[in-house]
Amino acid sequence: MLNLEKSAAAFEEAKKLMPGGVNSPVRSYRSVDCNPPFIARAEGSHIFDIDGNEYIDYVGSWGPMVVGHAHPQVVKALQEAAARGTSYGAPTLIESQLAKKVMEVYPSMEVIRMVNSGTEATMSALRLARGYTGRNKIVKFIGCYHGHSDSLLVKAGSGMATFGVPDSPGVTPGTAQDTITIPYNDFEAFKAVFAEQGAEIAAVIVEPVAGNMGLVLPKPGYLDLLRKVTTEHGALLIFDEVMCGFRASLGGAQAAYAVKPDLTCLGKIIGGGLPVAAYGGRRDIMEKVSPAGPVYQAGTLSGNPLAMTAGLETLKIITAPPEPGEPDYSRVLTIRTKKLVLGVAQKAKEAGVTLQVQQAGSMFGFFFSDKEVTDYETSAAADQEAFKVWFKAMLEQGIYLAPSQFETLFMSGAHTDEEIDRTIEAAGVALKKV
Ligand SMILES: Cc1ncc(COP(=O)(O)O)c(CN[C@@H](CN)CCC(=O)O)c1O
Repeated sequence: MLNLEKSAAAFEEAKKLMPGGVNSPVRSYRSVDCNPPFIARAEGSHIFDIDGNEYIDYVGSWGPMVVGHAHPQVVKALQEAAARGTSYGAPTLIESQLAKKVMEVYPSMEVIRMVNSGTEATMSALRLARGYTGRNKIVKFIGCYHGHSDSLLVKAGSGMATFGVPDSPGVTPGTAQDTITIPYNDFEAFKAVFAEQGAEIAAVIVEPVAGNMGLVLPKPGYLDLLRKVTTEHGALLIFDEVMCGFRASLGGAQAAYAVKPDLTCLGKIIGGGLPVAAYGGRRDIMEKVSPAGPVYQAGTLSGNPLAMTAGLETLKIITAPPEPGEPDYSRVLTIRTKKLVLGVAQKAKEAGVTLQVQQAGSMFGFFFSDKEVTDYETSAAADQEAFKVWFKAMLEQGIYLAPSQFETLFMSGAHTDEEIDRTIEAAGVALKKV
């Protein structure tokens, strides 16, 4: 039994200070009926709680920590940057350096604006799409999560799916009426919406590899359909790659599936663990953004030099050319992830447990379901009680997973083969309890 006494006491204190004791709902462990470990520090692929427990971490702060925690190169650059001051509210060279680095990997982002969170990135991209097209309606997919801006808190995934509140109080009917929601991977529903309302639709926003209803991949041809139909109707296609960016492949889902969106939203990894996100895309669209154009968007700490530093150092690491004949960083992560998911699938077979494993590059997930999971409905039908048993049994063995089946897990460059083997063995023990 894990000793979580100090965390339990800290959680009681925190609940007096912050809603549910946390600053983001999914961290509360409410859906798995146990107290969350309070974290003291993290290093590489390991995270340590205030009771002295050590875990192999596959949450990675929900995606950003692709090179592992406290990477020496990132830490050193941050220490030097902090000594030069933490924020100026003025243009800096490093903003252009990070922009160029991102564009090397995302050539569809001809112009880019840095912001502080994925929510800001998607909210701003939608405002821009509406300003550019002069239209009001947007299409999002049930179970996709794009942050907590009002237009997008409609049938959303992640914590909203976890807590069964797909629509949030406080979002006005006037706002919600402009958000059309349809099932992910449903070709006919998508074509029908555009046949009926295409002239009114400013944009379609999609997680091209969906990570907030658990990990759900686009069906073959699906992203091509979104691209074709939006182009035909003059609507913009926005890829929310906040999570799958740099993970579905180094160039994200748009590279993996060779579909070019009009706008892309990035986050998580481009901040390397500090608050950075971005939106960008076609120059003719982005030049509508203030002060170049009339669509207003701003931010006191946007392009913050420390956050830019963490992002730039992280991207330098994952884009560094490999040794001759060696796979690149992204490929190594994909190979390690494949080893992990295949090992867990084998353990499930031995335990006689029906388990679906999903992988997209260095992101992965599991469903306790005998149906193929292709959308929110089939994801929600998976056995959540089995998930709880699995989650707790893995945590007991020092394997730190996301406390919800509506989340995705992440490999980092710091995870070793030995740790992956240990994780597979722990899965074997946990699956026997399901
Ligand atoms: C595809 C996608 N788009 C946008 C967002 C929102 O990003 P943030 O505002 O949390 O930086 C997210 C945020 N992801 C969640 C995890 N599913 C963040 C964790 C949390 O909410 O605490 C996302 O996955």
